[in-house]
Amino acid sequence: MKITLAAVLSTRSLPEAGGRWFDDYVSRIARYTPCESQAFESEKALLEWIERQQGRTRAYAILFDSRGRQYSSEEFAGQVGRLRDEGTQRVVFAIGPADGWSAAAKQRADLLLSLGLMTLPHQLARVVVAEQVYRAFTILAGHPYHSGH
Ligand SMILES: C[S@@+](CC[C@H](N)C(=O)[O-])C[C@H]1O[C@@H](n2cnc3c(N)ncnc32)[C@H](O)[C@@H]1O
Repeated sequence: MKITLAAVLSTRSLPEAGGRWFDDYVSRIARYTPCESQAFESEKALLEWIERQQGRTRAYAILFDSRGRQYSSEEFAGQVGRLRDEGTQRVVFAIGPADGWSAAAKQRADLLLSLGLMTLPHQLARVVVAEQVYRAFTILAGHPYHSGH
């Protein structure tokens, strides 16, 4: 299962888009499964790219939205584990545009997921998503990184 941590943000914002923390979690996730980060200038470019990722299975798109479903880290890990065990080839975790997702993007999402009811800046949301994906793999592996508190 290949993981893509995607974000809709201008390339001008890239240098501060999570920085060292984000890069560190991408490397940590890659110990468990192939992981890459991708930035898109527009939501349209992201959605078109997702459609081009069709392989044996359709790319599974998890779009982050403060009004989406809320999972505990264990529930999130369970979802990631199910996708892995079902043989899903690519899972895309995407942070959206500054003015939120369009109706078309919400329609395409396989899952709209909230990190909490408060709105985070996209740089911070990106780091939190990367950390939670890493945490999910440690939970699935029984690694002591996650104590549950
Ligand atoms: C700065 S936020 C945009 C917020 C948007 N203006 C609004 O009020 O909904 C940029 C992106 O960060 C992500 N984001 C921010 N806070 C979030 C949260 N609490 N849960 C999930 N995603 C969040 C979303 O993907 C959002 O599209």
